[in-house]
Amino acid sequence: MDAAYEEGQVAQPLSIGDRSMVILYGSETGNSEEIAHELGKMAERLHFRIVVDEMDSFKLTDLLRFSLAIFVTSTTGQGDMPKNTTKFWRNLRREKLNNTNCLGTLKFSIFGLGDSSYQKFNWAARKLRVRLLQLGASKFFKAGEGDERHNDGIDSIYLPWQQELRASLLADYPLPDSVTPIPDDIQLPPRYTLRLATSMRSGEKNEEGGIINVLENHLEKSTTSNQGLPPPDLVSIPGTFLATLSENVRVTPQGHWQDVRKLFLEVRFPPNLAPRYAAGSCVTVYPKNYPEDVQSLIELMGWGDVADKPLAWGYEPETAESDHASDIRPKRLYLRENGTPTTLRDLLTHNLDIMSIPKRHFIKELVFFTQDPREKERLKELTLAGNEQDLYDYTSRPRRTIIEMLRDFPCVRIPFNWVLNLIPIIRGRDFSLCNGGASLEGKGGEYTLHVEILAALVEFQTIIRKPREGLCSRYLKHLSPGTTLRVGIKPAEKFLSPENSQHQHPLIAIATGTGIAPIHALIEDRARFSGAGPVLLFYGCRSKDADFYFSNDWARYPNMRVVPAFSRDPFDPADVLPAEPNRLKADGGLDLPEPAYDYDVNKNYVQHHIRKHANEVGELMRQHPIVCICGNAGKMPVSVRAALCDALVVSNVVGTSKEAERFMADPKNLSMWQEVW
Ligand SMILES: Cc1cc2nc3c(=O)[nH]c(=O)nc-3n(C[C@H](O)[C@H](O)[C@H](O)COP(=O)(O)O)c2cc1C
Repeated sequence: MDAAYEEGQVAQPLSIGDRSMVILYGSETGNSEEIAHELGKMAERLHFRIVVDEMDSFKLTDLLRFSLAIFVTSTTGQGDMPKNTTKFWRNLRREKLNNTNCLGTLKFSIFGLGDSSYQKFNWAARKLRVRLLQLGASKFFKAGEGDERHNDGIDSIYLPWQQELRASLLADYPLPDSVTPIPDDIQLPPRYTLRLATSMRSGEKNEEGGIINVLENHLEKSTTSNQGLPPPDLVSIPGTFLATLSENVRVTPQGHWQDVRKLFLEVRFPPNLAPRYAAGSCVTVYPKNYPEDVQSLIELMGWGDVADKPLAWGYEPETAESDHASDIRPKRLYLRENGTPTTLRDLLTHNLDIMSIPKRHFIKELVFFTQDPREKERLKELTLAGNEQDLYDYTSRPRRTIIEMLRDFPCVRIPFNWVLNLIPIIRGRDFSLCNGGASLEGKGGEYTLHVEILAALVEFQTIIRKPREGLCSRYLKHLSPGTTLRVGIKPAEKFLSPENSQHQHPLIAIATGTGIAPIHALIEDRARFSGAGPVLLFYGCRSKDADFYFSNDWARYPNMRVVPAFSRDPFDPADVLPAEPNRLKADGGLDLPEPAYDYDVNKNYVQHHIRKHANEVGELMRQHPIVCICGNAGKMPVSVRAALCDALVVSNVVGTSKEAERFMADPKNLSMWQEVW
């Protein structure tokens, strides 16, 4: 440890001249946000005054107040920017900024998160980088591009990139002789703090405008009425709507390994607000934790005497000049409705993802909350550079939860007022609508949208004996009809809307598993219009009798052909599939086989059927089709795209594989929509 710092101390970074850094992120599921905060901690240790924020909460003009900026963004959709960058990105692209050199003094770097199974790998980060350079900004450190398909995921690129960035910051922005970086074993101050609103008496208003006796009534209700299920009370989530669950049915047979549910929701919209939705729209469901898990954490951490007391919010400002004074709580920390005061138990039930897999940042912080030297040592070991495999084996591989990890380290005691800094916020989970748009009913200016979703409840068998369930899966599994929820509705790609002439184009749809949901919605939507183009659907699932969803529906659509691939059913000898990728023959053996072919060999997958029906695919490809690929991420979309390229060559739409790839990438030839997870 550095002589300037003492163990057990919380060290404030020093204020050194204009040594400042803003780290802005764009994130859909939290990965970029996590990395942005990690970079923030690294820079704070080098005594940078830092602001970490999502792009949309940050004013473009404020960028120039910082000596350095780092952008961290994932790519979503089909090469798109994440939703929480929309405003920032729109501002940045304003035409009047062209040729102004308005970011001439900005020095930036950028780290992108992406998945190379998508055609537009890391496009958001690339687009952002190009635009920043166009506006005169200059790079102070090379860009990094993380790839989820890599063996150690994003970390395999991110960790070495972060190490190099740190070294370059120290070299190019040296600290004064008397100042040393804050070592990793010294704790930094918390970003958010909580305190008990102890001065309030019953009936008195607290800072949030709530009243204490409301809380007492609520507590009584939620402890008596729930039979172990998450409480029915709602938190106030901006931009969401009230919905009533009308049915929750299992659609896979009892003996099948996976419990897949169809949920029917009636979503109510306020007067005169017609929802924007179409096939490809998603419903966002906000899961809650179970009372027994919440109680177990409260007991484990010794929070019993504070858990049900109303809280007040306090924070340590990050910078004296920060105009982010409203940032006293993490983004997306939604509070209870009707001004009811919030307790720690509420936060643990509605907000904090205590069942998530512990991230590196969480484990690093735990070191400061145990006095046991062996625990400290083990925690440090888990996050040591070079020990990524050990960390993965302990956390992600067995899908260990935060609660389980805390049980493994019994001396850890997290002070309750630190929880917002350690435990991630629960994010809503998106489910594609599986029904088409004829389901909107309007009465007296009020709309009710009838929404159906197909949810595969995830359960993992790992080396930990107890089966693991996803947070949302567990929540949905026991959700009973009549329950009121708050849900979000996310709009879809414009070209999927049958309101425009796109429905006349053919549809080549490739889906696996529950990836069929948005395709079913699209087919139902298109069928409402006369002159809808033909549909060729390749559908991959395990078995005809277990997970061939909507199999009874397809006969309703006359202009449609369904080609199923049942990967676990006995193979029909009549169904001879091409053994070799066609592209090898078509190209005279010039192209090497894709690595994905290893996984295809001797299987009955959608990509084999695409090759088998190459001529039909080619015929539709000549008519500017919509091509949809929905289902499992990873090798499926790569193999499917390769098979579509082969079909283009075999059916003489193009001459070579290279031309086929160019054909597929050109929106003049087709509209591509991919949704994989
Ligand atoms: C629906 C969806 C669409 C995606 N589209 C792309 C894409 O077009 N290009 C890409 O490189 N990665 C794509 N990805 C991968 C994400 O960028 C990657 O999972 C990233 O780690 C997510 O980070 P976030 O949690 O910060 O959003 C997509 C992921 C999802 C779930």
